[in-house]
Formats: sequence, structure tokens, C-alpha cells
Amino acid sequence: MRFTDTIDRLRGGLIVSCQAYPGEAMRDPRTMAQVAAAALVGGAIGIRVQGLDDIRAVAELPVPVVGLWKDGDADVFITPTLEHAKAVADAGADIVAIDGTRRPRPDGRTLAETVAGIRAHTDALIMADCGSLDDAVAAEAAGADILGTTLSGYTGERPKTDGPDLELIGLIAERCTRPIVAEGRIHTPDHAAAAIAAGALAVCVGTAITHPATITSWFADALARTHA
Ligand SMILES: CC(=O)N[C@H](C=O)[C@@H](O)[C@H](O)[C@H](O)COP(=O)(O)O
Repeated sequence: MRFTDTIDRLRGGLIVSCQAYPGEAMRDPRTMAQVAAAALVGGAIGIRVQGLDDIRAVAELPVPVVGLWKDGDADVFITPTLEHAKAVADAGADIVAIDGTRRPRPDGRTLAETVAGIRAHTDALIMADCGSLDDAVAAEAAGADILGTTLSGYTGERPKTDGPDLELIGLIAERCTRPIVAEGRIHTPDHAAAAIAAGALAVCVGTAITHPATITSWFADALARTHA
């Protein structure tokens, strides 16, 4: 029931990822909650945030909250262990986003063991942040509820496309039955529409909506090239 209800609410819609990085001026849970509230006014149907304080700061918003906890210097850093995932759920996430790759995890658990441990702890849905088709197939077999393309271009298995990895979305849609959230380098409304057309249930946009330093650099670099 909870699965169906949450998936129905996400269908065809825009999740906005509100994240500021260590040392950045906007890295403050209140600021991220304000950015999230503004995104809802614009039509977001879901919010994705990083860190336990940020999750708590948006947990009462009237939309599904995708929570994650980036931690550590290892390759696997998005909600890297079962303990991180439980904490994300306890902070109020409706959907716990975890590393969904086939790489070794810092706590030595497999993805299937991690998913089982989260299920035993919470009824939150589980989103596997994948970097390839093989990841998505394995994540579905491990029991993940949602397959994300979040890590495409960041694990060495897929090229870092200029824009979303539409090919990967199509490949996952062909092979897997779990819903797909297209995430990563969706920079324009056309990109978002193309991701849905390729087979995604919903799209998640971060940088292009909520990261002013990067957006500013796109404009500034274009002007610098014009005047070079
Ligand atoms: C690879 C990684 O660490 N991705 C992170 C996952 O939460 C975020 O830094 C991204 O901003 C997010 O996935 C949204 O993607 P984009 O910002 O490209 O719209």
C-alpha cells in the first residue's frame, strides 16, 4: 500500500534535490529547507536531501522525502552502511537512498543484506543509486523498490554523458520491472521530459535548480568564452 501510494505520487513528476556541499555558504539545514519549500511552490512533487539534520528539517513537508547520508572517503559514500540507512529512516525519510552499486560496502554487507536490514527496521521505501545496468539488475534482485541512475558516469561503468544518461534509463526500463528515478545531469526541462520518455517514473534534478555556484559558472563561463 505504502509502496503503491508513494510511487503513484511520484509518477511523471519532478523531485528536487536540495544539497549544499561541505564548506559551501548554503550548507545549513534551514537554508536547504527554505530551498525545498521554494521548489514545492514551483511544482516539485518530491524532495531529496542529504544529511540527518537536513532530512529532519524537511520531514514534515507534504511530499515524499528522499533522504541520504553522504559519509566517508570510500568509493561507496551515499548512505554507505546499514547503520547509515537506519539513521536516515529514523530522521524521517520516506525513501532511503543508498549506494546501489555492486562495489564492496564499508560494513562488509551485501546490498541484499543491507536491503533486508532496512526492511526489518522501517517501512520506508528503498532507492538504489545505481551506476550501470548491471547495478540496476542486481539492485532489483536485492529487493530495492526504486532504481536510480544517480551514479551513472561516476563509477567507471558508464560514460559521463553531457546531460542525463538516457541510454541507461532505456536499458533499465527494458530489463527491470521496478520503477526508475532518472537522476544525474538533468539540466534542462527538455532533459527531464526525455528522461520520462526513455522510461523513468520520475526525474530528480539537483544542480540545475538548487546549486547557484554551478549555475552561475555556466553563465560566467559562457560570457568568458564569448569575450575571449
Ligand atoms: C553523484 C552524486 O554524488 N550525486 C549526488 C546524489 O545525491 C548529488 O550530488 C547530485 O546533486 C544529485 O544526484 C542530483 O544530480 P544533479 O546535481 O546532477 O542534478
